[in-house]
Amino acid sequence: MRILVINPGSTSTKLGIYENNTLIRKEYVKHSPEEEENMSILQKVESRSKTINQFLEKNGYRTEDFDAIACRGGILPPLESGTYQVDEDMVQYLLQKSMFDHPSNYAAPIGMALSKEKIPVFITDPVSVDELCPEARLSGIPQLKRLSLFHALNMKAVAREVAKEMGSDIKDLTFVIAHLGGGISVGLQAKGKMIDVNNSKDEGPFGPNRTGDLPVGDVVEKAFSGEFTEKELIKRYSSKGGLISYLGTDNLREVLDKSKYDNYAKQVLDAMIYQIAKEIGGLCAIAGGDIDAIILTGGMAYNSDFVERIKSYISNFGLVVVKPGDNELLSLAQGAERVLNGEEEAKHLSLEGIL
Ligand SMILES: Nc1ncnc2c1ncn2[C@@H]1O[C@H](COP(=O)(O)OP(=O)(O)O)[C@@H](O)[C@H]1O
Ligand SMILES: CCCC(=O)OP(=O)(O)O
Repeated sequence: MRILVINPGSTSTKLGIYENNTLIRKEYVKHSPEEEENMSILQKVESRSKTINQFLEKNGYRTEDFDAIACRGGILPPLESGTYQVDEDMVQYLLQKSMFDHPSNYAAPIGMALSKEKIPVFITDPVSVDELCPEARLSGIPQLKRLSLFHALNMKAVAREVAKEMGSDIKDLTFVIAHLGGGISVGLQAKGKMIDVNNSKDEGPFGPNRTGDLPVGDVVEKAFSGEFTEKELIKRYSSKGGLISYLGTDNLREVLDKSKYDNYAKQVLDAMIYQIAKEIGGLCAIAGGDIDAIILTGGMAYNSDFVERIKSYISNFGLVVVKPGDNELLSLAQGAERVLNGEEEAKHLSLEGIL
């Protein structure tokens, strides 16, 4: 069984070809923050499509060489964890109705265009998987509900992996999981459900390209200052905030280097680490301190100095397990394979009345 996997993120496009669960080709294409700055959604989809076509051409594959295409799921309406069949309604929703323009929205439309209706296209554990407990749903004002938007695919996959290593089942374990990527998600997974997690679009710690929480009064003031259009302001917090706003780069390696001789860069890095630790600590408190492991994952977890700095704040709370990078490609391939093998039935997302 051969599966093409498409995973666009905010700083990269990750691509893979799996044959019977084994990765046979992989490509990591880095995108600079300026690259997509002035593009419309359709132009961005087209630009990422080109990257994928080049990957296929370079490796000598055509659509008909695959049994399925597995795509990262984007910002859909809140839904349960699982593998979903992509259809035209889903594509239209992601391109026109999604509440937030994020590269994860582009994978399914690209997959559908590539499939030419010859092979099935799936998404697994999209960004909008929602398992929040009732207390976590309130923001502090009835008109604004907290949303579950996080790195569901990787966080759920690493949780399964760590549970297996511990010889246990995720349903019997409590984990605090921090995905430290271009955006940051920190969640509490209890009995297999992510019962609380910061919305990585606009809550929680600041990350390489995102602000996380902001002082709301000042945001309102900025919004009405006439200095920015709505689009500019959204871009400022969602793709131009965090490290990149302070230091002009979303590359952690550059920031780590600079922090060795530049006090300002050191202060910014210290602050990001501090905010990540604070978020993790808050969820440990919610769990009553009863944590089986704190898992650090995502691209930034590759750097051992960075990880050690976080650990220095949190290791008293429990066992810290580091799973650098993400196994999103494998998890997507496995999600599609489970359906093709008949182990699981693909879910269908009804968008009736929403489109
Ligand atoms: N090997 C590494 N060492 C240090 N930082 C890394 C490494 N790989 C990725 N990063 C950093 O991780 C962040 C991106 O994480 P990643 O999970 O790849 O993000 P995304 O999937 O959102 O594009 C960037 O700041 C990048 O510089
Ligand atoms: C919007 C949630 C997913 C997310 O933040 O992904 P990236 O880190 O790839 O931007």
